[in-house]
Amino acid sequence: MPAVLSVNAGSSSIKLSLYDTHYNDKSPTLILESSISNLTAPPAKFTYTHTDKNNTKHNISSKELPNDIADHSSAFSHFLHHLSTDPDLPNLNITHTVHRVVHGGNFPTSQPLSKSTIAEITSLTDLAPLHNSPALSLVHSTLDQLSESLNVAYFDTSFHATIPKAAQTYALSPDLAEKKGIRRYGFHGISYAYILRRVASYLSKPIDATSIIALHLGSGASIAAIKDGKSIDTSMGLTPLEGLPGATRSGLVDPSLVFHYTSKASNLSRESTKEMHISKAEMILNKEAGWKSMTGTTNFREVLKRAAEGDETCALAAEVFVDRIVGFMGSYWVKLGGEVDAIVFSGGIGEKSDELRLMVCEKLACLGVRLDERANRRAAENDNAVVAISSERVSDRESVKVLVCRTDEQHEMVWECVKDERYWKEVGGKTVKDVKMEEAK
Ligand SMILES: Nc1ncnc2c1ncn2[C@@H]1O[C@H](COP(=O)(O)OP(=O)(O)O)[C@@H](O)[C@H]1O
Ligand SMILES: CC(=O)OP(=O)(O)O
Ligand SMILES: [Mg+2]
Repeated sequence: MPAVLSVNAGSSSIKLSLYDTHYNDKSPTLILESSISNLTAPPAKFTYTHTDKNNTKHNISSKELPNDIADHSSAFSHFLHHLSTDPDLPNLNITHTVHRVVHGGNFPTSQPLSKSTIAEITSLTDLAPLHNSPALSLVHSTLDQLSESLNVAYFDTSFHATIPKAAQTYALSPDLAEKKGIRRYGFHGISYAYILRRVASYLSKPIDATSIIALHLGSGASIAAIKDGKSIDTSMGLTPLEGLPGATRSGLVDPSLVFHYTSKASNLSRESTKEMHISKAEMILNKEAGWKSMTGTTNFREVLKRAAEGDETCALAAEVFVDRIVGFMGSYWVKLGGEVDAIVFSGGIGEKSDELRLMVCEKLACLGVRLDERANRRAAENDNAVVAISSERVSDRESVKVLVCRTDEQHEMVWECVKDERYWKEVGGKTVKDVKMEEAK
């Protein structure tokens, strides 16, 4: 069976989806989903679930992995072994593997992976220290272990190429910034593309007439202002550190803070490798900050639970998150001139935490935001990709729609791949796959 494998390397997890599909397929069929989480805090957790033609899940397995599976590449090998010995999937032929690569620099669209594109992505590793290196390790594993497959990289950054110059630019020397590629790139773009597509369809509007403020709130959290289908600003910048705090990330701080926090700020961190050079300061702000550093846990559900039980530090961590979120909401509301079709929550926290959505929306009442508290509490029970949680009955002013969208980066990459003639057609007797496989060797 020909299939496309979609690989999403997060900072501490891998999410994988396998689709039965072909060129120009209008509805790729999901065959299975798998995930390996907790990679940075072993034991890692492995899930593997088949999906049938009616979209019903079965053969669900979930287990803890041995402690020696503590990096992306060993976790991926574990998945591939499971897949190759799956009795329900004999004669599987993975024709394409699509990879989420967080930092794509100036790449405007997806790229087939060859020696030169891999080298270019490797050169961006320092700008996404938690992400590009793990993603590249999976690219190399795929080249080794799925050697017949065409590898294509999809970038979080591409969606944000439309951000106007002023919002892209830091107030620094333009010559130096240009030379070193220092500008605001923005991330979570694959997720925002999926959210935009689903929300436009839900609202029955063309994508290029849909304007939303979308919140992707997971271990890494960001917000995007999307005007008429195009990103006009987002909270992450040169790297995924800027903007909102996250599980282990500080988010926006005064740039000189690190020199007061530690005298060793500019030293190279012990985690630096041949491929990645990360300073002590970057390590602290990326890996030893966020709610893990405030509360001891990376799990935001636990932060909220302890806050409800009276833990003041957890309550403060949640309030800091809400404070930064509403700051961006106000800014983006103005940037969109108040023309907002919907506010959309997504990502692990945005999709699953009705408490967080309520805390944020209470602070947005001045914008006309009113939640339907029952719909908000029950959103997770609904299987639809988009669920409305705003009140329909607002008498005093026009209400703003508030939606929850179950984002799916793996699906978005496959959706883009099957439409892209470059990856399926022959030119001069060779497919791009033949050419790239020769080059990648
Ligand atoms: N019910 C919940 N309430 C609050 N937070 C939750 C809940 N379920 C999951 N989360 C949070 O979602 C995060 C994972 O989000 P996700 O978008 O899947 O992460 P990643 O950034 O790793 O892709 C976890 O760190 C956890 O804190
Ligand atoms: C860009 C980013 O932070 O991604 P994730 O949320 O998957 O860690
Ligand atoms: Mg993610």
